[in-house]
Amino acid sequence: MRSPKDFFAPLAVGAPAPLTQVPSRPSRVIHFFDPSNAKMAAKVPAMVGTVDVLLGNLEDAVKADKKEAARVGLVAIAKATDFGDSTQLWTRVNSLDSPWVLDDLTTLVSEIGDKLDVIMVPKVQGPEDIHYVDRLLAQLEAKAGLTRPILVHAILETARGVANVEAIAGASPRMQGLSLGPADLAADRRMKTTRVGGGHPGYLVRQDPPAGVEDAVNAPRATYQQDLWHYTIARMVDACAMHGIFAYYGPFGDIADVVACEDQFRNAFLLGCVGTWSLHPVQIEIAKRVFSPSAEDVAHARRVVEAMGDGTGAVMLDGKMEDDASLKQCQVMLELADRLAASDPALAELYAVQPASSDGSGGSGGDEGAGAGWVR
Ligand SMILES: CC(C)(COP(=O)(O)OP(=O)(O)OC[C@H]1O[C@@H](n2cnc3c(N)ncnc32)[C@H](O)[C@@H]1OP(=O)(O)O)[C@@H](O)C(=O)NCCC(=O)NCCSC(=O)C[C@H](O)C(=O)O
Ligand SMILES: [Mg+2]
Repeated sequence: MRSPKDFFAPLAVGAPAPLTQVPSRPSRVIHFFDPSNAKMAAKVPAMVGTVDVLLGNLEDAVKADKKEAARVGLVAIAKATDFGDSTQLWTRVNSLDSPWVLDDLTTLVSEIGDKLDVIMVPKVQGPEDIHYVDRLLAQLEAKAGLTRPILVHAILETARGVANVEAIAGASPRMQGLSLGPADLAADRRMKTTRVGGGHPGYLVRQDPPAGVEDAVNAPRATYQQDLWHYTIARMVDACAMHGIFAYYGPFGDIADVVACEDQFRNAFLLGCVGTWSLHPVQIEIAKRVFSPSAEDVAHARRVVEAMGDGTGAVMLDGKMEDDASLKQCQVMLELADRLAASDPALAELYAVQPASSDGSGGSGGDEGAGAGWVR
């Protein structure tokens, strides 16, 4: 373990100084594209401004005989595209034990290091994987004369990675965030789902047998599908919050089931994730909508802030107790809303509501819908 005194020192002579805080640019939707797929790649320039992150994927889902084409394609796209202020460029490199990753890192940092915001590293097992990437990136950045450090994002997709999640999150000042990789993780854990994320009809709880009924065990009983990913996402969120980095859901492979996709994204949002991956254009709007607070939540949060005055004590609002702690919850919502509104004019417009009165009348609480007492 590095001494805390050395933690923010560059790991190579001439490398840019590490950041002491992770930039909190919007990253509700990390849109994956395959740079070796000409049709998909051709769509990328037009997607700038419509997604928070465009991610050139070099790992799984890119055929082995297309790995070099994908790398070369990403370099060409990055050089030819102006990503502006509202869209970041990320990449997912091949896994650290693969024959491609060294060329991925050396090529991308030297050719387009000035354009790359974040490198996603798959199948991270422990802090040692991050330490390796950290030093190598510092050397490559120094060689390329970069002035801004490239950040690192780890995917949790092995049991060992999950067991080491806190150490991974805190392994380097480059750490930007963590994503869930449910497909690889399911395989590594020997889970018995063959789906890419999402629920499973067999993972459920069942209502008790009804009383006083013959053959009660076989009587009709309600069942409730449970979330296979709750434990991992919650652990990931805690590890990220502890280290001041960001948590993301990952892929939802059932592209056609946009309703279940939205449910999975919303669960992650409610648990503390700031964004998710989109694999297909149809998932982009879902992700942007779900990972942006609703106008109702923002309006409610503003009412609580106003009602709480100096921020201490307890008040009643719409029959509910609000105090210092619920104020902090509301501040989380408002900070996110402000951050998103700063780069998304539609959200700025949506959130531009003020309390109609300061006596608590009008409006409604939290998730109960917008109140009539809220005016522009
Ligand atoms: C999933 C797909 C293979 C589906 O592609 P396709 O069959 O072409 O879908 P459509 O016909 O519906 O496409 C309609 C048009 O949209 C374009 N398209 C499709 N996907 C994208 C995209 N991601 N970005 C931009 N444009 C896209 C098509 O070209 C069609 O265009 P047109 O014909 O002109 O109308 C495909 O969507 C896909 O490959 N998506 C990315 C998959 C991916 O990145 N997978 C890796 C991440 S998930 C993972 O790795 C698991 C994880 O690590 C874990 O362990 O859990
Ligand atoms: Mg994976």
